Amino acid sequence: MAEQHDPAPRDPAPYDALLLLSFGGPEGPDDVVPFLENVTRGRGIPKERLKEVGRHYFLFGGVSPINDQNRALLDALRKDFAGAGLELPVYWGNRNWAPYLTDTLREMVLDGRRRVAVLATSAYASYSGCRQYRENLADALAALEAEGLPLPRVDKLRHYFNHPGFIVPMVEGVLSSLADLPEDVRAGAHLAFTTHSIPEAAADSSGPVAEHGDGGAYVKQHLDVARLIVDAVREETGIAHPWRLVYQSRSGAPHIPWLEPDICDHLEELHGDGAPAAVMVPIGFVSDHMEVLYDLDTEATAKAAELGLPVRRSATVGADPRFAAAVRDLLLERAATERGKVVERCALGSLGPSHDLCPIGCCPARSERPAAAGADSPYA
Ligand SMILES: CC1=C(CCC(=O)O)c2cc3nc(cc4[nH]c(cc5[nH]c(cc1n2)c(C)c5CCC(=O)O)c(CCC(=O)O)c4C)C(CCC(=O)O)=C3C
Ligand SMILES: [Fe+2]
Repeated sequence: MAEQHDPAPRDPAPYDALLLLSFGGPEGPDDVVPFLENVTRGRGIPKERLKEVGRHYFLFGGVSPINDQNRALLDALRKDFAGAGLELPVYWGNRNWAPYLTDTLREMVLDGRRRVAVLATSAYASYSGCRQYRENLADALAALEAEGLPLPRVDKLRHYFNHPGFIVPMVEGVLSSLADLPEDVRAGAHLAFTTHSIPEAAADSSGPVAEHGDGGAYVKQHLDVARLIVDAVREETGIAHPWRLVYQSRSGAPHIPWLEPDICDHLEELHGDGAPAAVMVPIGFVSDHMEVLYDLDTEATAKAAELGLPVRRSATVGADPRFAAAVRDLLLERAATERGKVVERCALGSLGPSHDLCPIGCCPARSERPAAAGADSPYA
């Protein structure tokens, strides 16, 4: 699919590597507490919430599925690149668990890589989904600098929430979840699009303020994705399913407002309103990691069972080959742009392709810290 939109030659220059940058997760029971400490350092998360989230991981043997999912995505990317005749090494580093970003970036520099394209496993704007990853890149560069190593230039590939390689596999997932519902409730099923709740203040200031103004980019981008999926499903089935964007995985102190409603409250409301069934569509996530496995497949699914509401949860893109091809498309697009070429930028929906370089003030942090790969980067 991506190929049709990619008029650029298969030339990755100036890039000499791709870095898959992800969240990381524990790989056994002993990792859980130190992992949670890494994630929440300085973030003001209540102790009770941490205990609760720790319990989610222990329910699954202390293993987050996210690392294996990233290994599968790495394989898919390497296969895709090889199939397209694109010779570019692919590395993997995480924010919160091994392989740590700083270690990977050091390895890359020692391998001679100097110009790195970065794909974050987060498709949307927001502090947590974008700037925080850029802060981690700056921290990693600072660490290498302190070691006297040459610094690579790192460019973060643009947000891909509206790239067909992200949307089309999710449309397919929704269609198969609908098909999996009992026939008598299928046509009336609601689509509950879910994403990570974030503080309202973070949502309001997400994305380039000049472009999005009040409300911010985070919610707008998700609404656009939901509409694209609803429209594509209608085209396929002839049914305009009722839908709503809802939230999950709320954290933080209770007195601070976060995006609502929560998926569980939403299911209750749907049931109260007489909805016959629902499909939960986790558009906010790139793979079936712990938020999907616990908050949707465990907690929300139990809630629906208690209500007697038939539900299904549709697939995330994971290591879908079309997503891997989309990453290649984004990389070649950015490479051509860096070479001074004008290229077609593939994007569906009403928002258009996202920016390459986050402008100053994009997705501001509570306390200012250096962030790489944006207009405010202290690095080249
Ligand atoms: C927007 C967003 C994404 C999507 C973008 C992206 O993918 O990056 C995301 C992804 C993820 N979040 C994850 C795990 C956690 N997130 C936490 C905490 C928080 N997330 C937040 C936001 C997001 N999070 C926020 C605003 C907090 C509050 C603390 C803070 O302001 O920083 C906590 C602490 C405990 C808790 O409070 O829940 C944990 C353990 C995992 C790994 C799952 C696995 O192991 O499989 C993944 C992929
Ligand atoms: Fe999170």
